[in-house]
Amino acid sequence: MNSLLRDAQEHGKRVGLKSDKLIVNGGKPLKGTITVRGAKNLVTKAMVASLLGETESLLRDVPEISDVNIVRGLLEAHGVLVTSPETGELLLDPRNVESAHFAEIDAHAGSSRIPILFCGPLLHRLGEAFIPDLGGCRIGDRPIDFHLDALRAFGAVVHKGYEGIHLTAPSGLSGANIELPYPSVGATEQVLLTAVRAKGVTELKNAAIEPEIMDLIAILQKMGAIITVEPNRVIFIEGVDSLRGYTHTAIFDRNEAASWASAALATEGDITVKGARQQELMTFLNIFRKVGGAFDVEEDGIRFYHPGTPLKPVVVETDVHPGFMTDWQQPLVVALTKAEGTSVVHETVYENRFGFTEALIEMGANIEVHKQGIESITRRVPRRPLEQAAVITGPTKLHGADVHVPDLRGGFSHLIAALTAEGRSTISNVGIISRGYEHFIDKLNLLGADFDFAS
Ligand SMILES: CC(=O)N[C@H]1[C@@H](OP(=O)(O)OP(=O)(O)OC[C@H]2O[C@@H](n3ccc(=O)[nH]c3=O)[C@H](O)[C@@H]2O)O[C@H](CO)[C@@H](O)[C@@H]1O
Ligand SMILES: C=C(OP(=O)(O)O)C(=O)O
Repeated sequence: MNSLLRDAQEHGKRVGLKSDKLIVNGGKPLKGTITVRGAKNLVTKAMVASLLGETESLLRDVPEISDVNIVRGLLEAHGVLVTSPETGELLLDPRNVESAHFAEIDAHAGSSRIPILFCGPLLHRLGEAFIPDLGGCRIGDRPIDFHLDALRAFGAVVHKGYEGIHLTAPSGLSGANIELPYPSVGATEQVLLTAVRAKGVTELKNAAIEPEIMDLIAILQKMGAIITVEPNRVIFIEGVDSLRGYTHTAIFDRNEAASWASAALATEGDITVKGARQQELMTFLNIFRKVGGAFDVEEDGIRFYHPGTPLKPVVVETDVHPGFMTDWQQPLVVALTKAEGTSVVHETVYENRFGFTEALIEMGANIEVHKQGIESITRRVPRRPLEQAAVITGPTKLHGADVHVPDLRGGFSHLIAALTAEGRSTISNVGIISRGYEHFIDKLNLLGADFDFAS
């Protein structure tokens, strides 16, 4: 069995999926109401932040996704006591944190990118940290050079061995002046989680400012940290001697909300996403409207629907916040196959994020991927050497096919494509979707999708 398939099955098993393959009968619009809970891209980091506290932390609105289970396993391997007082809550007690055996950490190797964020908190508490092989979506190289350079700037010593990376801090960690070569989300979080307990002041330039990072800063402030967010992507962190636990309700998952919005559009449906908020989705909502989608912002969610008029093509450049998030483009591309004319999606964040389009092409979509990107005179985001572009010409009718999920967002787009297609599709490797979409099987059922597990 190849490692991708093994990973997908592991993810699915962690959240109790019956099998790793779905049979989908397309053609029915998705209609109904679903709820999104806390963001995968905040909850997993908030769990790591609990390691910094001297008392227990309570996190609310935690989704049942496999990435949460992976981080829970890693925290438990380090002696954190994790319980769930109520559904959707995690109580994290870090009072007996200890070094885990490498074998326990390695059991989580290749499953998620979060282990890299354990470094700062563990170096503060224990003077050492191990990083196993990292996982996460395979959408390019995903180097960790910014993380390691930042940790070295704080005074960490990095030892690279065949089992992974071992870090020590022989003289403790001290505040540093750091400028990121690119506003990386993970590297910004690395600096925050390390600087809050480092001696002295840290200045971080070219920081990422995604809403999930602002929510992490709010958590750290509740714990006793002093963090100032300045204009122009500058963050100052004044190190403190100790931090306490926090009580926090996680920010909603805007990536999941945007995915269901695109599902409504592509299937000519009508989905109300409870828990979705306008403010964190403004950039997405503008593009959704330009494509011809309709939405109503409600008190406790957003209703996304196809208004019955033809969809229009758009040009989109993915970017760091407040730009159009790279995790939003895959489900949107499915909707763009229904638009009348030629759309272009410039992927500027990752170097290989159009792998999912192969399956859409097999289903009849007219998509051309330009591996070196394409020049465009009307762009907003500066051109990056790693970028690619997809040119989508529609409208096309998709037909059923046998497809294999390559990654989280690509997998969700395959599901939507199969739901819009004429006939029957088989989608294998669906376990990966449980990394970031809570109860997606139940939600599809609620929305009236016609599908079943294959044996
Ligand atoms: C768990 C999580 O929160 N994942 C999100 C996070 O990923 P993640 O934090 O891994 O993404 P980054 O923002 O770090 O990556 C952005 C770019 O920086 C590059 N880079 C990053 C670190 C480094 O040390 N060296 C380097 O070159 C990456 O290869 C990529 O080209 O932000 C991405 C961008 O919004 C989202 O798509 C992911 O959903
Ligand atoms: C790329 C993603 O996540 P990760 O960084 O966890 O692989 C994603 O959520 O689309």
